Amino acid sequence: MEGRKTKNRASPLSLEQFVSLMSPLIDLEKEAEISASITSGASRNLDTAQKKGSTILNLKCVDAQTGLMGKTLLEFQSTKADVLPPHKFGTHDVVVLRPNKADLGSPALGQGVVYRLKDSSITVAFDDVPEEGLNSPLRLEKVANEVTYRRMKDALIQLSKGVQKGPASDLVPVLFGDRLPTLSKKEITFKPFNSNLDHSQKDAISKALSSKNVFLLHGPPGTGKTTTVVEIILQEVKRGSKILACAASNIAVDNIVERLVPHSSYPQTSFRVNCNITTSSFRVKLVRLGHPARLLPQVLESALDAQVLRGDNSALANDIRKEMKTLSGKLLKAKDKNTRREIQKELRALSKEERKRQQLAVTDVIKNADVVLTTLTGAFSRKLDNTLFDLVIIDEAAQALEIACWMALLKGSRCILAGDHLQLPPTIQSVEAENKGLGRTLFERLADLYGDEIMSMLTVQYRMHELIMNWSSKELYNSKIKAHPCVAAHMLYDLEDVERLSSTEPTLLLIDIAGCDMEEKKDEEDSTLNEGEAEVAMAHAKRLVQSGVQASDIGIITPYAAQVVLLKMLKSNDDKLKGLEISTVDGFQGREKEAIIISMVRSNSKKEVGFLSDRRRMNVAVTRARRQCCLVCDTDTVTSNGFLKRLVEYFEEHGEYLSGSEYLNV
Ligand SMILES: Nc1ncnc2c1ncn2[C@@H]1O[C@H](COP(=O)(O)OP(=O)(O)OP(=O)(O)O)[C@@H](O)[C@H]1O
Repeated sequence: MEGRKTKNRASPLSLEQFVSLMSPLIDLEKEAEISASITSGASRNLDTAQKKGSTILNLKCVDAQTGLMGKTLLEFQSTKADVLPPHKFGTHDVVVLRPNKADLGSPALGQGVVYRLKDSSITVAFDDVPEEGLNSPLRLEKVANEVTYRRMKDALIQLSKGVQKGPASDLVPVLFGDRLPTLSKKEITFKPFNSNLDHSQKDAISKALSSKNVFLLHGPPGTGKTTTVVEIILQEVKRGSKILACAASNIAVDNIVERLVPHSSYPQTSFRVNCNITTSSFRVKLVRLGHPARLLPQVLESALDAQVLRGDNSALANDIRKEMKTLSGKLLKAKDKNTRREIQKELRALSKEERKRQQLAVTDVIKNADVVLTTLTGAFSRKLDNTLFDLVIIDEAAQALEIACWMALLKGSRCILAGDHLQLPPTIQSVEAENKGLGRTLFERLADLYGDEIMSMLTVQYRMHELIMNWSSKELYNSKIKAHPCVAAHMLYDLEDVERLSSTEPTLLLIDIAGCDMEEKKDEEDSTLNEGEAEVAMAHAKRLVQSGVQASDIGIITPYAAQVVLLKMLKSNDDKLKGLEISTVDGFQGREKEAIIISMVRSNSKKEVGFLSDRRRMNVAVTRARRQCCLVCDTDTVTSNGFLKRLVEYFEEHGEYLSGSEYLNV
């Protein structure tokens, strides 16, 4: 089937169309990110910037630590209160440090990466310690990460110009529908490293191994997508492939690294032991690229910087640096012009040699690795400029921009994308870029273009009670998902120390606030919230905790940011709820809890449901729950939408029903 044009398919997007569509959309998205940061016109005033959450004023440096591969960790607390003011900083964000009152755009004391965030402090990893100014009041500003946009633009240029000769020259025509994908003719059998794989996982792995250019691993919630990706990597290494394994987020990359470490050739400090994995004499050489502040502590041993430090070239570079230090001392003392010139010449030569050794140290590690793991942006770093891969694997591909995927895909001749296009796509800041298609993922585009020809779906899930799963399976996955017996009937009261009470008994619970006088409202930033509903959701969380459920096993999720703020305020009044997590649905994708409470917020006479009607958002919300899912909503409002009506009816039929005001009065 190779070499033919695609026929009878939805007309594919051509490479030229893709390039001309994406280029302005990347600019729009970059502008949107910059305008959310402090340097934009809208937030030129420092107080406004703090209100917007893009800067934290009045900080003092309370701790400095070295380590973390040469980085310096500085911890900051507020000079005004025990907790930091509300902000929008997240771990891994790029930030700059300035004196508290310094003008906007004045020279920074340093630039770093957020390493740790607590309510009371923020820790930032700097390459160099700021030399002075740390004893005065300080401020941190969040800056737009322009590297990613620059690299996406460069990838687009490479894609449009040079792919005919590059490693991806065979892949590009297939991914743009000019040539059909091919599979190996004979079925590939393999001996699994993980003895517990189910039939759908084995089937998908076999198909992935026989794909010659592209394969989609479709992993609905809790079906072991990453488990399957890890097995594919091991099988491919065994066959001699050199692999680039990526994901959009650092945490998703580390998830893979963590599971590969038991098979790796490094000193194994700490990792999650999985007793189903056969650790034979087979060893994988892996390297994780990325800023150490962005990596999980348990994967640091496999980080590039750690391996470079262990290498011979690094030791040589170290010796050279010592020699340079001695020479610099001599230079300071030397009076004679000729001697000084000689020393300077020698220093220049040594500095060149030192840089060469450093680069060689990096190249050696990458050249010897079977698997290089990094984020999609990291895949386009100069360190990988001359490295080609037999296979590029992208996990969470349905949450990555297509152009971001290309930063990795341009390095290889074959690819496997793992994800679920029926969960939420990547978050786009620019509404215009979103409407024009920036968020359409490669995974979704290929699923539409080739469908089952190149795709395999995992069909056994290991998270949810089957009542929680059945709704999602029927609505989104053609009723193909089955619950594994180890979870199919698990109950909240099966957990240690949890009593069997009316609060812990139901698997599905619908608390209806219709007719309870709990109308939605808007906050200053036009996000929607519902005070009555928040109280009901919190009351259920409290009741679960009283029944013995750990607060950290419960999550309250809601589509609206303002409702998150309100719920967090209610939670802060109660010490027993300390571990309870509250998040937007989007922020909870990829996570799970024993009990999930969904606050749907919308309650209005016009019966408007806004973005609740996005099937993917409710799919993510419901499928975060392992043993109990509680839906709090105004059924009068939400049932105006057909999809949500079926959700409510499903809960009514298979779960317990309670009215909101009744619930508050129990
Ligand atoms: N074949 C299996 N047998 C037993 N448990 C399994 C199997 N496959 C996966 N699991 C378990 O299911 C859980 C989810 O697996 P994994 O993290 O690989 O799933 P995922 O699909 O990547 O998750 P998500 O839904 O968050 O994307 C893990 O606890 C894993 O150990």
